[in-house]
Amino acid sequence: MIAPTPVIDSQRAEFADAAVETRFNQHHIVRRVAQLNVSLLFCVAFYLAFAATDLTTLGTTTTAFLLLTARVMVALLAVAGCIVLRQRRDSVPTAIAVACTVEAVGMAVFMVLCWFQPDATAWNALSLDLMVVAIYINVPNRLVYATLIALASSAAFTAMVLVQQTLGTDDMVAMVLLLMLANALGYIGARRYHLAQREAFRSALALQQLADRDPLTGCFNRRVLQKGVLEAEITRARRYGTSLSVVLCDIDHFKRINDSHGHGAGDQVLADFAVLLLAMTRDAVDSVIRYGGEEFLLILPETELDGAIKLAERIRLAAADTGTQLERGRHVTVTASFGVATIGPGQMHWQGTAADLIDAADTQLYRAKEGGRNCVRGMPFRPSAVQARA
Ligand SMILES: Nc1nc2c(ncn2[C@@H]2O[C@H](COP(=O)(O)OP(=O)(O)OP(=O)(O)O)[C@@H](O)[C@H]2O)c(=O)[nH]1
Repeated sequence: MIAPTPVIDSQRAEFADAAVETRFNQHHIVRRVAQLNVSLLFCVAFYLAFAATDLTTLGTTTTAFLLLTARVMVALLAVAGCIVLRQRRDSVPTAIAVACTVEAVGMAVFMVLCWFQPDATAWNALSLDLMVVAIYINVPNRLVYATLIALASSAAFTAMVLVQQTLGTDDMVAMVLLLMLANALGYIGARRYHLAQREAFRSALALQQLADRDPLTGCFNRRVLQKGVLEAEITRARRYGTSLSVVLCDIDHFKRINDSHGHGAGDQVLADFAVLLLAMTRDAVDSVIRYGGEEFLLILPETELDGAIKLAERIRLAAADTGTQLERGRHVTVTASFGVATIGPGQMHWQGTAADLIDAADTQLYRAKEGGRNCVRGMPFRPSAVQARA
């Protein structure tokens, strides 16, 4: 079925549907981890380079060395983050956890550094402005977490300056305004970036739908077969020793519908038949492919011959029961014929191809048509079965 356009929650700048958001994050994980690594190494360089300011402010005192130790700890944490990312490079939760941990610990240590250098409050406030923007924009993270960490750091710094009373009222007001500006700019920039990325992903999904789906029925088109969907299922069935069935179904005497009711009515019948197929198969497990004009291929992973035949029977009865309501009160009913072929769980060493399996189902469909139509024929796949019709 053609999936509805995913909704983007504009405040959180994420997809409203968690499953789509996960898919989006997974799609970008390689680039996201690479960017995060660069940001962490930047953080290491930044923290260590600014140790020079501790020494100029505090001299070679014990406090200066303690602060240097704190800076080294943050740098080591960031390096540890890079190592974890190397080990779990495909994990979205790990990337988010690393980003949040380094940001939160880095900002907490920054507060300690500032506490011991009250004379440098103005410079530190300027640094914090830049760091806040970096948290929003330069460190890949969820916008909601980046916002929380940036706001909490800004509030903690403001509270500290109030407690230490290191700035006069004018400077204090300017500092708070600049912090608000940094947060606003960072949030707006990051939100625009997050939204633009998701809009691009949504467009790519829509294009993929257009490329992979048949517009009349919403079923997959044959391009999906060419991309190897059946080969992948055969490989999976062989590896795990499970069954795999394919069903070819063809609407009976479909030409007569076109001839007597018109092509538009024929299209409507096809669309209704496809709705039935999509509704009666397992969502996101089975694949329904429009194989030809009025011919459909069902790929049913982990389905034995009996199960596939039962499903085909259910669809056959439902199709004959339902029919299609046409304009001017006309109603047409169609029947369909089904051919089923199955690779059983004991055929792990079977060497056939996807085309062989489809040919076997086609042979069964041919038997169903020969047997009077409106019926199901099926058998376990044997390589010789393909030749049986010839
Ligand atoms: N309306 C419509 N008709 C289509 C479409 N694609 C194929 N057809 C028609 O489907 C008909 C298939 O006819 P046949 O191959 O003779 O098969 P049939 O009439 O179903 O006969 P059996 O399969 O032997 O039961 C042809 O008339 C095609 O023009 C489509 O997208 N829309």
